[in-house]
Amino acid sequence: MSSCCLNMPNMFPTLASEAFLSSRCIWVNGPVIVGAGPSGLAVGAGLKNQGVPFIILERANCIASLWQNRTYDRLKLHLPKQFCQLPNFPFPEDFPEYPTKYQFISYLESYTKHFDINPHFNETVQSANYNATFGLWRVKTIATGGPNPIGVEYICRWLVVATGENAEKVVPEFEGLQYFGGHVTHACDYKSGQSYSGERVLVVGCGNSGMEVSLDLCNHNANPSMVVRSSVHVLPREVLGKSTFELAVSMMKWLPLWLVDKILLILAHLILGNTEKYGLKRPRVGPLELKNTAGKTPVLDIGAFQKIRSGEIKIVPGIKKFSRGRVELVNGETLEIESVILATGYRSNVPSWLKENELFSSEGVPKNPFPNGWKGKGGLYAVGFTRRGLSGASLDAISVAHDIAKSWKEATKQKKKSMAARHRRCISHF
Ligand SMILES: Cc1cc2nc3c(=O)[nH]c(=O)nc-3n(C[C@H](O)[C@H](O)[C@H](O)COP(=O)(O)OP(=O)(O)OC[C@H]3O[C@@H](n4cnc5c(N)ncnc54)[C@H](O)[C@@H]3O)c2cc1C
Ligand SMILES: NC(=O)C1=CN([C@@H]2O[C@H](COP(=O)(O)OP(=O)(O)OC[C@H]3O[C@@H](n4cnc5c(N)ncnc54)[C@H](OP(=O)(O)O)[C@@H]3O)[C@@H](O)[C@H]2O)C=CC1
Ligand SMILES: O=C(O)C(=O)Cc1c[nH]c2ccccc12
Repeated sequence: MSSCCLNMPNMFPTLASEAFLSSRCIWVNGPVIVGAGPSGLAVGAGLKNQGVPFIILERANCIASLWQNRTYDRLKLHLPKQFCQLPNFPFPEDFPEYPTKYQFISYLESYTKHFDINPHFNETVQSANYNATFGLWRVKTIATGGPNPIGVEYICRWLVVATGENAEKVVPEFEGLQYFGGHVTHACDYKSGQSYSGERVLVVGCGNSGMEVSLDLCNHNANPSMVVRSSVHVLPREVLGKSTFELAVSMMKWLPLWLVDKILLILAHLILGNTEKYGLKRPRVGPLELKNTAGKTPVLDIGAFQKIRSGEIKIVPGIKKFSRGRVELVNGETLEIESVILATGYRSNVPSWLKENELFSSEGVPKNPFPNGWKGKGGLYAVGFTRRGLSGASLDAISVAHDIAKSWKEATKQKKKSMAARHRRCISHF
């Protein structure tokens, strides 16, 4: 048993004014992990291997909700499979180089089963506060799985934040959008271009989502115009049959980052030509440096660029304002459109619930860069915020599970010792 119900009214007095429906307070003899995505599951697996009890709290009704609920049907991993598997459990041998999202989800389900991980689903963490006097975390949730929502409170010594870099969609405000009248959706709710067939669609944003949604729209006979308001690095997914990402990782072992970036840009130029000719201005900073410093992922092209070259995907500049059935662009051009897809990215939600400002920045990501951002003070940990995708999450998970196991074993040994001493004192009284 990892947890038990407790009555601790005086330890963390709840203010009468706090509108919290707390009906249960649960002591967890181990860490609380927030999020059952790849990061949370990988930490859970590492803890299981070392015999440490834990609980995982997940707001959705399933594991890997980003992958199951917030991605489009034809999505495939864009990094080769060896960079996407989690620790201690390889992908099945028959997986292709770039697994489909369904293959990846089925792998994560097998992973969860293999390590016997049982997250608490439909439980959203509302707040987490550290009490320095007791050295304990107080984690408040709302559980919505039953007939009525209930508040639950967990008390623990270790807290693992695994809610991801993509926890919430970014929805910018645009002048006049309320008068547009057509269908407006975020890329996280886009499933397929089928329902857009024959429509003129404005895709806002040119990251991997904007590019892949535009390509999918083309493949379903829709007419996408993609907004590129600043700049973007487009790289071929492969160079002479070898993954560009893998090539970059190999080169990084021997060469400085600036040189790897230069080589990547030369290769991109040889394979794709001059992307700027088509309205895709390149940033001044190289692709890997930009990923490291600003978190902006280069586009790994899976065919959208060819559609841009052929004119099937039209590139347009920034948006000035919307009006009924139209959008006006910053260059003065007006487009008639039926729908808008906002491929405007994601953000962390950590600042909305974690009451802490040493490990995490106000943007909800660790202040210290990789590889020093996974551990905070007072038993706080961060997993999956390295801007290095699934391979970064796996490295974090290994460090975190190892560190918690060490600390949990020490704490457990000490507790056993003090209980034995108390037992001896009791016996000596008789
Ligand atoms: C479309 C898309 C494609 C991608 N493709 C790749 C790829 O090919 N390769 C790669 O390496 N990376 C890729 N990534 C990056 C992606 O971030 C990782 O693949 C991976 O999902 C990160 O795992 P995570 O567990 O850190 O975060 P997530 O997968 O986002 O999981 C976090 C979990 O926390 C839960 N949660 C959030 N807030 C709360 C709360 N308050 N209380 C309880 N639960 C909460 C969420 O519901 C979610 O289930 C992609 C990202 C996107 C958006
Ligand atoms: N196959 C795969 O594996 C896929 C992976 N992904 C991953 O998911 C993550 C998120 O990617 P993505 O969803 O593309 O988000 P990104 O953050 O990478 O891109 C957001 C885009 O929206 C633009 N944007 C934001 N606000 C505005 C605005 N007000 N007006 C115009 N443009 C705007 C940004 O432009 P600007 O740069 O000017 O701010 C940028 O082009 C990435 O890590 C990506 O690699 C995504 C899709 C597929
Ligand atoms: O898919 C993503 O968003 C990732 O974070 C994976 C990733 C990590 N480092 C990169 C460098 C170039 C392209 C993708 C990635």
